[in-house]
Amino acid sequence: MKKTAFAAFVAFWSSVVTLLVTWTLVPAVTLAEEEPTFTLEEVARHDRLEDCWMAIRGEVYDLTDYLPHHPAPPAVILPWCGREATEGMTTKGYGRDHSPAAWGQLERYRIGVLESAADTSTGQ
Ligand code: HEM
Repeated sequence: MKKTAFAAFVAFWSSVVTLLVTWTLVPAVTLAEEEPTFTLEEVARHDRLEDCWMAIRGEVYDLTDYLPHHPAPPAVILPWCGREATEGMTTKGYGRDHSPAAWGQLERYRIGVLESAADTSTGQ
């Protein structure tokens, strides 16, 4: 009787652990597979202050909500909306990189990856 109870106990908790692991891992894998990918042509459609996307180091960002909070005037940013803007981010337009804090803020606005990022990683 004790043996049966112990086997039932082990079986029950094994099922619980299996279910928890499945619920935790499956959505993570699914999300990773479904990461949105954008082409530069798609990014280029968002080239206004009211709708501003940028591609920076192979990632795509929707910075529309951030721009009103940016310390420099909109005229500085606008030319980079809808474009590959790594140079803008690393030079601020006058040769000085943004602070690590500024780079950190970017993450909040990330919406996906640039389709051509896969090509650049192969060095082609
Ligand atoms: C890509 C085009 C961009 C250009 C040309 C640009 C340019 C500038 C300029 C001229 C300044 C003020 C002068 C200075 O602090 O040296 C500045 C400051 C700043 N920018 Fe930008 N910016 C751009 C994008 C961004 C983005 C996407 C973010 C964050 C999401 C950002 C965050 C900041 C912050 C936090 C500062 C204060 C100084 C610092 O932390 O480096 N900027 N930027």
